[in-house]
Amino acid sequence: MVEPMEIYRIGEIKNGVKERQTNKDPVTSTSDGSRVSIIGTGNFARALAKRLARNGYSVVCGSRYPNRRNLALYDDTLADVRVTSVETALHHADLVFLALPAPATVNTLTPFTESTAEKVLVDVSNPEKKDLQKTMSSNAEFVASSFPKAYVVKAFNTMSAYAIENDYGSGVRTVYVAGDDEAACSKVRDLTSAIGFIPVQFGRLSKSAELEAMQRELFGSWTVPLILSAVVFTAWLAYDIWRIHIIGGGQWARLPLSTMNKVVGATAITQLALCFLAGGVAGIVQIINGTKHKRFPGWLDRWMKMRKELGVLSLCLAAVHCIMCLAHLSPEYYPGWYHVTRVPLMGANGTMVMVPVKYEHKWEGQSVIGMGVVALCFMSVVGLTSLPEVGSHMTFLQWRFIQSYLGHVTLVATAAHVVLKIAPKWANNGRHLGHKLPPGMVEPDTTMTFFSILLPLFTIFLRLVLALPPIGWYIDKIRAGWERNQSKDDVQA
Ligand SMILES: NC(=O)C1=CN([C@@H]2O[C@H](COP(=O)(O)OP(=O)(O)OC[C@H]3O[C@@H](n4cnc5c(N)ncnc54)[C@H](OP(=O)(O)O)[C@@H]3O)[C@@H](O)[C@H]2O)C=CC1
Ligand SMILES: [Fe+3]
Repeated sequence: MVEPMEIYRIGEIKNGVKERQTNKDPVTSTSDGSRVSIIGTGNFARALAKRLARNGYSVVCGSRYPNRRNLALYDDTLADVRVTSVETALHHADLVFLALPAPATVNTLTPFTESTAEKVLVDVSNPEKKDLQKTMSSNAEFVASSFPKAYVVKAFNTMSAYAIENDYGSGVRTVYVAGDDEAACSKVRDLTSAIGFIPVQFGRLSKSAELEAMQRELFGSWTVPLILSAVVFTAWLAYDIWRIHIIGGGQWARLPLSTMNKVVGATAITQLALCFLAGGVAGIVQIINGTKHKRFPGWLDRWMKMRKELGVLSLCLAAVHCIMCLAHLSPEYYPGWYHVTRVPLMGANGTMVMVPVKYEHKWEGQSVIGMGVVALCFMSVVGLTSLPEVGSHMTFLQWRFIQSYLGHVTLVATAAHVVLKIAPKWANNGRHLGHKLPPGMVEPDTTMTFFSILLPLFTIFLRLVLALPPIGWYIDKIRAGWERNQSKDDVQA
């Protein structure tokens, strides 16, 4: 943390008192690390200026129209921040943030190219693709090529102005830094830590393209899992509408809750199975390769990397399924789950009649609901620990135990919840349709619920095969570093 220092003011009236004006020359260049300049006076510039000022930095904002900008109007903290011309701001500090729209960055600085020499220019921009120069993959590289005497660093672009202004110890605190000059990057990293964020060196300036691209994708790593969810959901919905409402003549009034609830549940379990199937497929690939030191094919690599998103989406869908179930849990919708109890009621002619009512759950209902609750609890623990904010507080052993072992238990519990739901129907074998099939004949189960359980059951089977000896021993050996095609020379070496 930088020591609080004497603050320069420009003589605004604050709390009715004219502030002291500095007699120091504001245009004198300095290597003082507590001076920072920001070019721009917009949302980002104001948020960063506020944070820097709160931490005792002497901040100057460079504007095209310094006389028309009064930052104190936005926030009292900004009363300590002077607005000057761009050139004056460039002279104020060695560390200069470029909080300008990407297309305006180079044009704004070009008239003052000489003043950028030896300065650390921090590009925070998030350009649209159309704003990028044809020959450049990032705005930061364009700035670096335009001002070769400056040290250009890419940083802070993955943080919102809101987070910079309002973060008091929670939320996204990581600031990625990319640049070619280590001393310049180190300066930016030091300042980042001093104002309460966690700097992470992302690589050289060429990695700016990745940092900028991150901000162009609305959902980032969630895009493919979200599309997959939508596709799976649509497929199950189309199948159930066709089977229940179009072919089966089911009531359309039951579509929004009853049918939709089953579809949401089926999508949740499919996503969960896809999440754990990736590890099983990776195991098979490692057995085929005979080593763990070979890169997975691209599709499997991407699949493995989206497991967290698949799991969290599955958890969200499972929670929705649970709420929908509770919303219409009644003998009308789940007749097979309730005992028939006869209760006496006074008839119209004054005589008592025994009326059959259903209000107590049979074991079928109890076990399906109970197992569903267990599965949802486990899934919540696995889903929550997959979030970096939670997982980073755990040891690797704890994290692996929950993600891998408890994760698989969750899949088994979820599958058991579904099997318990459909098993009584199999046991009845046709009786639910009002007829008994001849011995040996099995009523084919064509429900979506039945089809949705096949992938989870296959995933569990695959994981069991890969875990049990001798295949389990073989995989453990590979994962411990053993290689099938290791030559004797390699071993000796
Ligand atoms: N807002 C955010 O949450 C984040 C923004 N960023 C990046 O920070 C940069 C600034 O964003 P933000 O502060 O939101 O933008 P604003 O539009 O709010 O502010 C941009 C500032 O740049 C100055 N400027 C100089 N030349 C021009 C020009 N030709 N057109 C418009 N403005 C110009 C203006 O100051 P003046 O008029 O005083 O000269 C203006 O206030 C952008 O590159 C953005 O991608 C990055 C992460 C988060
Ligand atoms: Fe269910």
